[in-house]
Amino acid sequence: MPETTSGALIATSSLSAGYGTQPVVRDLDIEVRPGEVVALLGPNGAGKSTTLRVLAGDLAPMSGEVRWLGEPSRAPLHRRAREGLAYVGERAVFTRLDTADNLRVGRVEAARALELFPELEKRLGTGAGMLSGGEQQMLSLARALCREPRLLLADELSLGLAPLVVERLLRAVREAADRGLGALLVEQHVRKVLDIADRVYVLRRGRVVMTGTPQELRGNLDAIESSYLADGRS
Ligand SMILES: Nc1ncnc2c1ncn2[C@@H]1O[C@H](COP(=O)(O)OP(=O)(O)OP(=O)(O)O)[C@@H](O)[C@H]1O
Repeated sequence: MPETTSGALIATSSLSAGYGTQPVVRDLDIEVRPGEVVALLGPNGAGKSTTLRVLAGDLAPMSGEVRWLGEPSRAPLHRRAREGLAYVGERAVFTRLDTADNLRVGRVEAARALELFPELEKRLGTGAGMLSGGEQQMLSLARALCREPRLLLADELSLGLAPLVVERLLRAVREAADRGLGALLVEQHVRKVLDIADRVYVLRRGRVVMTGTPQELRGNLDAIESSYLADGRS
């Protein structure tokens, strides 16, 4: 598998990005290596989704560089997707198709998806729009993981879901990482994601303000969580 000299699947150096002329993220140096789960935390408006979009190739950098599989890259999302990047946004399912057809369209065998999430078996014939939020996210994650990507970028997988479902989704990501996947997760469930993450970046007002392992950051958990209540832009 091609990787950067540092072993990263994806890495940024001095990356700035945003909309119009103003960067909303600045001077980002972040990376994700095979086999690791990395959490990207921070308050609303801190620039987490923007960061994922640039890494995915969905938004061009304003300055700095994204290295994907060892090479500087400006490839768009569809090309990175062909090369093993999976990007899961909020409720990424086709609501008018049933669960089985969502898998078919994603070119995923139902049997493989059911190995990952047996909960979906009784829902194969159900329209994805009728699934619970948790089932929809199991479906999106199954579509992403069953294609065996090298890198998963997931934006708020667990938004609005019950704690047990959140744990279920995060455990599936952890198990895939134990088999070699690199994952970057934007998560509001700070404590739950720290239970499965290898490393963490905390963004505030578009910059990385804290980084380390979950063990290193545990002492700052209250500060991280209370920063979520503050306006990240002000
Ligand atoms: N398409 C867009 N056009 C213009 N500004 C945008 C766009 N998307 C996001 N922004 C702005 O960029 C800033 C960062 O937003 P972003 O969504 O990256 O933050 P976030 O940390 O993911 O926050 P949230 O948790 O609220 O999604 C915000 O000020 C937001 O209003």
